[in-house]
Amino acid sequence: MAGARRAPRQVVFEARDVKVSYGGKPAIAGVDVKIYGNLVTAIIGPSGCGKSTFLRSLNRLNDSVKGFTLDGQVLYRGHDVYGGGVDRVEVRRRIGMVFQKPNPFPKSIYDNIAWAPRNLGMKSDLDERVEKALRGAALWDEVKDRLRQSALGLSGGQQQRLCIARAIAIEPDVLLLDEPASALDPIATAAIEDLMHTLKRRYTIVIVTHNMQQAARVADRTAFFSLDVIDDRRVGTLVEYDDTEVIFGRAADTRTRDYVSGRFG
Ligand SMILES: Nc1ncnc2c1ncn2[C@@H]1O[C@H](COP(=O)(O)OP(=O)(O)OP(=O)(O)O)[C@@H](O)[C@H]1O
Repeated sequence: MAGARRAPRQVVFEARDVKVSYGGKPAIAGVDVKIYGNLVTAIIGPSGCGKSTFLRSLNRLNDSVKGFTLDGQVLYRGHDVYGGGVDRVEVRRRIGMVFQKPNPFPKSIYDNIAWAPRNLGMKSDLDERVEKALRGAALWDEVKDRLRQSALGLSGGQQQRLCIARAIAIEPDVLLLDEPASALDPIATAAIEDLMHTLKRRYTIVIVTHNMQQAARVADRTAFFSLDVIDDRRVGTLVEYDDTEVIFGRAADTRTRDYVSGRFG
């Protein structure tokens, strides 16, 4: 089981009675959760229970979705992420995101990593910044001799580590990972999982995964979401949230036990 407990834990995110709807239809409701610093927190649950919806609400990535509304509060280090006057660019700078499908820009490896720092005016020592990010994503040794070649020539696993390097190049505080290894083969998946163990020393990581073994391998804390029927609608709710070893070994809720043992979902 991953990682030892650290005390005292820093609360990085606090969701308070969060409800997210699309076009007036609730996708998740009543979500109360605290996410702690320098841990890996996994979000698991059956398809459609709102894992990605919740993840994307942490850095306002749903804002551009037509009909999206959020009730309740999402606090990031005590600040209301949806409060008036919040700079969305700053939110995204501090809270980076990596998606399921590797999505490098059609540019060189170097320019992929340098893109966000350049845009944010972090132009000094760019070569060092690029190298540091690639080292941080355990990719440097594989690409150091071809930095000027297209990132599209990398393997899928390398592309995903490039996307992680791109995210950490601007030194965020948090990394949100939405099924980061589901499109990768087992070896590339293992590389990403190893990387998470290293990255959590520096970053707070929240990962959505369908793969329960993966959650058990990488996460310190695990949140299990499921679908509840509320007012005749199926809505995602947080069933149980605890240390990963509790969720997978001695969960309190029958629904959690059934899901992690493969009897449901
Ligand atoms: N952009 C959107 N517009 C409208 N409805 C959406 C949108 N995104 C998600 N939903 C709805 O919200 C609910 C939760 O979806 P979400 O993708 O968050 O679940 P998930 O648990 O991540 O699913 P999966 O495991 O299949 O990826 C679903 O009913 C989905 O149809």
